[in-house]
Amino acid sequence: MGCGTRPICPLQSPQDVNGGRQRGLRKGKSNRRRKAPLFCRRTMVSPNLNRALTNTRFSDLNPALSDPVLDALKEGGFDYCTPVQAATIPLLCGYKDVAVDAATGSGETLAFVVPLVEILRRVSPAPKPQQVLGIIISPTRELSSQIYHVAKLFIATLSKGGDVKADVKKIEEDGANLLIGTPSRLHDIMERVDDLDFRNLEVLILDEADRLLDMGFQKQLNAIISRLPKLRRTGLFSATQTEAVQELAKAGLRNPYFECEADKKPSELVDLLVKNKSRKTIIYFMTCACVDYWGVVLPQLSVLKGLSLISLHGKMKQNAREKALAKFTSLTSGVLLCTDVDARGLDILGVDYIVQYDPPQSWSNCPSR
Ligand SMILES: Nc1ncnc2c1ncn2[C@@H]1O[C@H](COP(=O)(O)OP(=O)(O)OP(=O)(O)O)[C@@H](O)[C@H]1O
Repeated sequence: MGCGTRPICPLQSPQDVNGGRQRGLRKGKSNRRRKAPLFCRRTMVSPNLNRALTNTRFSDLNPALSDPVLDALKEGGFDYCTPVQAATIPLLCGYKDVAVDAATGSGETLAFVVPLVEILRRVSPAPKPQQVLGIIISPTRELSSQIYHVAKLFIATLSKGGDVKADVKKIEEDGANLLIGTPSRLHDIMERVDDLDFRNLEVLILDEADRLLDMGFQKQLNAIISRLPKLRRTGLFSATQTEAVQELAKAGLRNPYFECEADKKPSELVDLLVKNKSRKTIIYFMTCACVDYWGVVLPQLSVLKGLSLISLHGKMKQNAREKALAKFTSLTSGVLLCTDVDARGLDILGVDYIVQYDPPQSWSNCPSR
């Protein structure tokens, strides 16, 4: 939404890219001592920050970008990635969350627009009009307009916003798969348009997160984030790393690890389930015996009364497995206890949390989402 104009054009010099500052992906908690990790979700890396453009072409990126996206990039005059783009695009396309130290001018807009467009293109079946799959939140209307103009290179059907009444009317009539705007406008729209469906949201982008907070949008951001599914990708871009940004990162990004002493794992798991009774959770265990054990123990806990618990593992008969999976899929909240079925890659709609109670038995069984 928005209606500013800032044509996208190729960079002229290194200064144009970094605006005199270095920027890159912020390191996460990777140096923290890990005790007994329950979750494994976010990846952070540091790109090479020395040059304006890397020698990585958009067509070299892995996972590969689709031809229409590459064509649009070429048409816009974009061949080589900036460091931020080279580091961020593969991560977001590969189902990872990112937190990016991003000063003005390093090409962050394409760094999140390209993966967002890629991800939206892959959604199958095609989304219904009211299904919102992507949200980009930026601090000002002007910035939202700039992002709109970049995104327009890739999405011909993207339409501009106007005043809030007109936006609401248009969204009610036509729907919206991607929303770009300020926190206030987005929050307003979420409140006013009842039909919008955020359950399948794939990507949330928080652009200029430090400014979002400086400008006092914390409350609206929290309200927006609380309505979005947990199982999504989040990109958080910020020029400075304040404590408030770290807090937002904690709330907005999926925690890579939850640490606890090994002997506290069972009680922490129960605690997590108690706190998230209304959510849909998959918990992966190492062995069928573990699944059976927890499948007997959890239903006996009065604090979990009413929670639907479903077990699924390789020693169950095929028919029983299919029934278990179908039942969990149909639930709006509940817990699936399972082993490495489908290489921990079960793709079930509406899942809020994936808990890796035990680590996967091989690296290839580490789920991408
Ligand atoms: N890979 C690239 N190759 C050539 N030019 C690029 C590339 N990526 C971005 N640019 C250009 O660099 C300029 C800055 O990019 P962009 O606006 O994405 O940066 P930004 O970090 O979002 O800046 P701002 O915070 O001001 O919006 C734009 O003119 C854009 O067209």
